[in-house]
Amino acid sequence: MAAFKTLDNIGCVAGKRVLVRVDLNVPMADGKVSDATRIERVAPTITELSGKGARVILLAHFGRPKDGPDPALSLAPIATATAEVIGRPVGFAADCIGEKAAAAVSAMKDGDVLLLENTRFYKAEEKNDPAFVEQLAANGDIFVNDAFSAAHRAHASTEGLAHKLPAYAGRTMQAELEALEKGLGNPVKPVVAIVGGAKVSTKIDLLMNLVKRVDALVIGGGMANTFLAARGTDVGKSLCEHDLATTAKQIMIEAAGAGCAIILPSDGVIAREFKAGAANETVAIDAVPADAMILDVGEKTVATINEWIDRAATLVWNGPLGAFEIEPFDKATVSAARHAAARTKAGKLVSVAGGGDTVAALNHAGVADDFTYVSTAGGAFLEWMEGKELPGVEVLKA
Ligand SMILES: Nc1ncnc2c1ncn2[C@@H]1O[C@H](COP(=O)(O)OP(=O)(O)OP(=O)(O)O)[C@@H](O)[C@H]1O
Ligand SMILES: O=C(O)[C@H](O)COP(=O)(O)O
Repeated sequence: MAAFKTLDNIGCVAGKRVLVRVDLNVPMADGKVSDATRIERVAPTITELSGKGARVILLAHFGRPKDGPDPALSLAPIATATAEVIGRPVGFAADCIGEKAAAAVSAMKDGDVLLLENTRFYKAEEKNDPAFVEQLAANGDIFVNDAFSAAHRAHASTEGLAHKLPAYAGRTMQAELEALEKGLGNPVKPVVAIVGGAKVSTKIDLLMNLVKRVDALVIGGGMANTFLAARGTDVGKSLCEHDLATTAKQIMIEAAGAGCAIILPSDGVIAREFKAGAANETVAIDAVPADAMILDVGEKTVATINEWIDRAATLVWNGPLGAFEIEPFDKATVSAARHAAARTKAGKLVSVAGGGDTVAALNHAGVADDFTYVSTAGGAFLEWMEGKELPGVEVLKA
């Protein structure tokens, strides 16, 4: 792995304006942060820089705004949550460039922390527009990237700024790269991957590559329904991207060719409503009623998954096995997570997990600390798994 400039190389930051790219794309429920892990991960970089007298200006995105500013995707509530985590005030500016940002930055004192509004309120962010990079850079003297989980995006605040200002990896970026290299650079075989969650369309291409690298791929969550449907199983009203059936079939063909076992659910927990405590039952996967949704994998499937975990030397996990936020549809995720954690604690498994919701699920199961490494990255984690170069990381290479 190439060497990176880190905070150890940054020199004196007292009085300097340090633009710190963080990933505050955290899960929210009822307008409040429901899992603060990503904030906790960037807290050491913020407090270290602030403690050294830097004026710490946080840049972040939230969600995927479609047409400019969207009040529902404002970072304002996350400034409050960040202040709670770091134990000191965090100011907020209602824009990431222009007069509002400049005024808030010029009012900062040494050691202050300020969060700027969602960078994705400008399309120029995602286009890595040089003029937008200039506008962001106008508020800083130094750039620190502590957002590994957004490093797969070649955006202005994740890549462009590193060309414009002296650039360093933050403590979390540094830790993440070191741990992933150790855990995944050269994994001990057999390698088993568990991929679940809802985002079928964003993960399906990644699965195509994963099947070439792992010995077994467990597919759970909403994602499994697309594979089941492609195989001809009726998944009723379950979350399912029927238009991706051909891709799912292709992945299964690729897996067979690469000698990768694909493990799909053999039973599912079904309900008619997507809400906590909804009436539910476990049925064989080929007996899902037309008006029901599969919201979790069933007990037989969990037993199979746990057997695969027993066979694995390395486990890579992204995405929950069911709608874990809603009880009782958290059971499979909790069971498999605890099983993997126990194997890890016994020294029999290297377990690496990544993904915002995955981290929330492992925390919910109470085992996040027992995994070998838990990355807060979703897409970046999987792209790393594919061996792809991440633009936000490449640009930091010394
Ligand atoms: N069977 C299912 N039906 C509907 N939703 C499901 C099902 N299984 C899982 N989910 C949902 O998938 C979501 C998590 O998927 P996601 O792909 O976002 O996970 P992740 O990759 O860990 O997170 P992130 O993409 O934020 O890094 C959860 O909200 C969960 O409720
Ligand atoms: O949640 C994530 O994985 C990161 O914040 C990146 O978000 P994105 O997939 O919307 O770029």
